[in-house]
Amino acid sequence: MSILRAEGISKRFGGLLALSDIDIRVEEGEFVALIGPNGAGKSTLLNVLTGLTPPTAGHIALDGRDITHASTHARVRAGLGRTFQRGRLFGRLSVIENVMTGVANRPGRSGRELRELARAQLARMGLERFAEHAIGSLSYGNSRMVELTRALACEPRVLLLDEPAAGLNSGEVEDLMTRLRAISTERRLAIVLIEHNMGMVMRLAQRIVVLNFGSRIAEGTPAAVQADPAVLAAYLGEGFSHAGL
Ligand SMILES: Nc1ncnc2c1ncn2[C@@H]1O[C@H](COP(=O)(O)OP(=O)(O)OP(=O)(O)O)[C@@H](O)[C@H]1O
Repeated sequence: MSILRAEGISKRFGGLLALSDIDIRVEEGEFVALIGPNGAGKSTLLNVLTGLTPPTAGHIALDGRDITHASTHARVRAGLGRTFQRGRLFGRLSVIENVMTGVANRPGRSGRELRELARAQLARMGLERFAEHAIGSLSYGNSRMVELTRALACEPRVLLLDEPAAGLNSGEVEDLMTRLRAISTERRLAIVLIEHNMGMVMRLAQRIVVLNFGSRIAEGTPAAVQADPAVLAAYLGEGFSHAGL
């Protein structure tokens, strides 16, 4: 049984069909990338999966349980974590306090326990030295890593990442890739990655799902997707060299 399964997902914004009858499934511990040209519907699909945007049609199941109408908080508690395209850390809180807001999704813990758990999460990501720092004092790359740490602090079973490499330098991208690989293996965590950095996608993903104008136009291994004429045509439409496929 797939850990995450969405079937027949459609989303209409007024006259625009942003998603059209999308099926997607993710297995436990699997690394799936969701790619497609700008405006293809990737973020909308993530928003539907996490409950930020209600679908016009379709069903979503997490570990066999229907979550189509569950609140975003209920989905987080059920094991669905995410990061956002533009980071959403609490600017007035310290690094550790931000991570504590993730740990706090686990009920029945004292403030002290939450702090210890958050510190352990930061240590796991090599960020412990920043624990008491203000969010605003971090480099952009480190603040994105804190956002990832906070998402992991919820102990998700499926992690949805919206362009985690955007704005990172090449060293930071390498570091992020190493960590994501380790996290997915160690925790048997399923990851769905939206990313425009095709080098990263091709190196990390076991399976790639390609959207274009709200429809799924291809799905398969990185090698199969790279050679798929429909994928090449979709990217050629917006500039082949930009896509980097
Ligand atoms: N809240 C909204 N209201 C109206 N239209 C929207 C809304 N959110 C997204 N759209 C439209 O839906 C389509 C899909 O957008 P979406 O952001 O999901 O694409 P994307 O594949 O994530 O693009 P990008 O790679 O540029 O982030 C676009 O045409 C977009 O303008």
